[in-house]
Amino acid sequence: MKAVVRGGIGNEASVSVPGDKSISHRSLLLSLLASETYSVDGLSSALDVLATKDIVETLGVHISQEGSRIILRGVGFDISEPNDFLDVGNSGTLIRLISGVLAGSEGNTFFLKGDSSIGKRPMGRVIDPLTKMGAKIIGRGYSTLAPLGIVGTKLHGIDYEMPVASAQVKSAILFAGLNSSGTTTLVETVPTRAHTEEMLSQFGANLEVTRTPTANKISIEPSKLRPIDIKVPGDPSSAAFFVVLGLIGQCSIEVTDVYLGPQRDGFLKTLISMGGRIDLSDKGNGLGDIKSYPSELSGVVVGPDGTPDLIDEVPILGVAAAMARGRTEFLGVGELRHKESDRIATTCDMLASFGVDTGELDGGFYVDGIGHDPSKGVLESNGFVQEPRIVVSHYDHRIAMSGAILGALTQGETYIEGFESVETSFPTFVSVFRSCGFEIEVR
Ligand SMILES: O=C(O)C1=C[C@@H](OP(=O)(O)O)[C@@H](O)[C@H](O)C1
Ligand SMILES: C=C(OP(=O)(O)O)C(=O)O
Repeated sequence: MKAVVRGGIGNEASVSVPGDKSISHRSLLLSLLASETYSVDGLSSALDVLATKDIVETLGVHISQEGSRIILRGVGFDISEPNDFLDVGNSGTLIRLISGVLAGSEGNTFFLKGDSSIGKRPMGRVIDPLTKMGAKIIGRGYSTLAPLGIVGTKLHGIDYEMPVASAQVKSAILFAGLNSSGTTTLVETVPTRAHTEEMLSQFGANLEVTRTPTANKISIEPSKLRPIDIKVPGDPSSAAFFVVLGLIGQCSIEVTDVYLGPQRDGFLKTLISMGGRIDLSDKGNGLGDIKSYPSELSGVVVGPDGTPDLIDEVPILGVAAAMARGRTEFLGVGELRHKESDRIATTCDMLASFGVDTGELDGGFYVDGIGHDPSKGVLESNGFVQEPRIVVSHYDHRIAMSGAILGALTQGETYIEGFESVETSFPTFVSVFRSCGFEIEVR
């Protein structure tokens, strides 16, 4: 499927985005661990999250809908063995987190598969620590790649220092640790999003987090969970597209009710350091509204520290960098090579299809911005490649949406191939885009 975006002026808008994808996945997976009933309000309807919902239902969880809430009757590790492959679709978060849950399901065997992108993403990072806990997992490529086969067995706790900064790996180990004998302790020297620790604590798990300036130490023991009702806040990774549109376009944009907690706000800090005018109104509990205003941005160096806090937002930050004055360097973002596409290469390609000067660096890339002055019309001033520009998304949702945002501010038409990938994380993208006054047609 292809999207055709026509450059324009847009209008001021106040928009909302789907529920946070990371929190939505975890809200569903917790029903495999907890044995009581709880509700989840505002779950994302992204395809990745629907894959998680389908899988937990297949594994025995009963789910019903009540208005904007779903009610889950948890199975407390009493999982039904499925009679077919479990299909994770395009979701790295799902395949890695659920491996930690299923590894300890004694007597049951599971097969996990996904799409062609999942088949290329590294799975050794979860298989290795889970195997140290006693798990029996195999995969293609000497057990480094999906599809995966998991024979559920008794697990034991381990002490583990994370070799890679990954919330997905951390979460798989914590979920496994909840159902293992003894204590599981892991150390992360680079902090990553803490949704799993926070949600397990809220569910009453016996979990302790010790933070020092150099590392976070997290210990978990087998515990019975006491579910609470969950309200999913708006996804900052989806909000980022419209925050950037407000900064580089000609009209301010507000995104309401977004999760603003630590480890997810790196893109806001970066945009502010580039000179972006952004108002944050804190509504408490890590929730707030973000309003961005047309701004003259300057190039900065992003990373190498703190990159997990903005890792999913790098493609759209690349778009902001394309409009900024001077060079922006993204350093220490080598993890982007292991996402839905090699996002160092595909972000550079997406920008290059507009004529932006960009290139790869060791573990990163640079963007030479055009120095756009927002008081002048964007369309006239950006001097990008003449229409039609063709953006190849590689079926990577974040590349497709980043291309649409840059296309909105560029004279004439931009074609984005593989636009259906947007459903992976942001099924309402097209309607939100239109409500900001821009033209997009999906064929
Ligand atoms: O735990 C999560 O929900 C996620 C963690 C990140 O991946 P890594 O853990 O591989 O860095 C992020 O890129 C992904 O979109 C969601
Ligand atoms: C990397 C992402 O997700 P996942 O790892 O779950 O596929 C993403 O949403 O950008």
